Formats: sequence, structure tokens, C-alpha cells
Amino acid sequence: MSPLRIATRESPLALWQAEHVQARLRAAHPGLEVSLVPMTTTGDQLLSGPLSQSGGKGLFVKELEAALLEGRADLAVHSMKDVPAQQPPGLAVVSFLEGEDPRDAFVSNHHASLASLPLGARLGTASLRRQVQARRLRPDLQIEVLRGNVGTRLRKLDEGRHDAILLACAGLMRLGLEARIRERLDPEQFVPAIGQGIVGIECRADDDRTRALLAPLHDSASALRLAAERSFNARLGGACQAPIAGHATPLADGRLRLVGLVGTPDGSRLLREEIVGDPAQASALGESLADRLLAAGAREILQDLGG
Ligand SMILES: NCc1[nH]cc(CCC(=O)O)c1CC(=O)O
Repeated sequence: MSPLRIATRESPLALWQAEHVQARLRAAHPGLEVSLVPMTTTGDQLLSGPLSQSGGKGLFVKELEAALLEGRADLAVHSMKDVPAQQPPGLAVVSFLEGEDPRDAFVSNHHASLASLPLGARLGTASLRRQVQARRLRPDLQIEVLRGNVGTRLRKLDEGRHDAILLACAGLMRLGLEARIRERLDPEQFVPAIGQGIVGIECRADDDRTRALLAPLHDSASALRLAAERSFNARLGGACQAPIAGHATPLADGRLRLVGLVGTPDGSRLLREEIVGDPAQASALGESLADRLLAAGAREILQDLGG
């Protein structure tokens, strides 16, 4: 059997995720050779270069997808949060691993929570989704742009450039940095990003061998969550410049609940809706929620942004 090649970004978090998938594949298929093909993406280069006004999520996955399409790798491991709503022709995201904590993390060396930050404190985050939700809870804060890999962001916090920063719990936990989390933000008040905390695996849609090898890694609860959240995002128009959040959770009675948020980039308008329904119709649920938000004003917001 030829070795299975995993395309991955070179950031510590991406490497952790790729090595995790490598270990899972080896465990599921003893004797299978699994290798890593690390590569730098345009998104990674921009992290250290000039600030691009959100060049689109696709920047972190495009090079990995090119490697798949050109046959230089067989699968790509992604944080689903960074994966756009639609894949290029010929590729498919076929497996989702079991989800890690989907919540956002409040990280600070001197303060215990977002609510207890002193008046006018400096909060670092680059994500529009986090900016607008933080501003709504704490309009007094000075929200500052913070970019880079998880390690870079923590270093900037430790250097005193910010009083606190916001990151995903999942990334910190994977990197063994869980102790840095001071507060896990309530997903009702602070809606997580679509796919946050879930690792997904993409391959060529017609590559039956890779798909069969990946099957034992697939988690159906994550797949449900993603189906609802990603169809919500796709219906809203995918990679636009508006802050968007979406988070699905299974209810005790077996139904699926989906919360969605769309706003203007400056947070002056923030629309939130929720829906509960049959998990077997997860994609339709996401689309219905998007339609509700579009009717409630998201259409104007997205049109104004040219989305
Ligand atoms: N945008 C970078 C990114 N992509 C995925 C994660 C965290 C891990 C995950 O959501 O699965 C992070 C870091 C962060 O937001 O703190």
C-alpha cells in the first residue's frame, strides 16, 4: 500500500492537528504508512506581513487544496473554522473529528473575566466576530487588532501590549495551554465561530481509498453540528466581510438547536436568531435560520457590504 500523505500548515496548532490525525490513522490501520507534507499558506505569510482587511478565510486552505488537486498529498487537515462554505470542484470535506470545546476563551494575566476588566481596558482580537460581541458586552473597552499564531498572540499579551485577549478554547487545549484560560465565554452571550473546535479532513472527492481509510475517524455529532452551521453560513453568502457567528448544540430531547448572529463590521447593528428542529434536517435548519436573519435585516447589511 502506498503511504497516505497529509498536507498541513506549519503553525504549531496545525501541526498538532495533522499529527493527531496521523496517529489516529495509524491506530485505526496498523501498518499503514502516514506522512506529513508541511506547507506555508498565503494566510500564514500575511500573518507576519502587512495587515490585510480579512482577505478571506480561504487563504489558509488554498495551498493545501492545490496540493490535493495536483496529487502532491492525499488529505488535508483543517480547523473547520478556517474552511470556507464551499470547496473547489473535485474536493470534499469528508470526515470531522470529535469536537473540542467550541467556546471562546478570555485570556489575561491580571484579570479573571471579561466582565471584571477595568473600564477602558485594552482587549486584543483580530476577529470581527469577537470584536462586535465584545463591544456589545463591554462598550467601554479599547478593542485592538491582534494577529498571528496562538503563540504570537500570547507573547503580545505577556509583553503587556494588551490587558486581555480572546482566543478559541480548543486551540489552547490542543497546545497544552489550557491553564491560560481564565474564563470560558458563555456561548449564549458570545456565539462561537462556525466550526470552532472541530477538525475536518478534506480529500479528493473521487479518492475512494482515502475516504475508506478516514471512515473510522468520523464523528457523527460533529458532522451534524457542521451541517447546520455550514449551511447557515453558505446561505448567508459565505466569505463576506460581515461578522457572522453560528453555533449548533444537541438538546436533551434529541432535537438540534442553532443560534446565529450577523452584524455590521462596526457592530452598530447585531442581529441574533435561533431555531430548534430535527437533526435529520440539519442543513435545512441552517438555511431556515439564515432566511430568518436575512428577512430581519441581514439582507441589507450584506448588500451594503457588497456581499
Ligand atoms: N483563526 C485561527 C484559528 N483557527 C482555529 C483556531 C482554534 C481551533 C479551532 O477552532 O478548532 C484558531 C485559533 C484561535 O481562534 O484562537
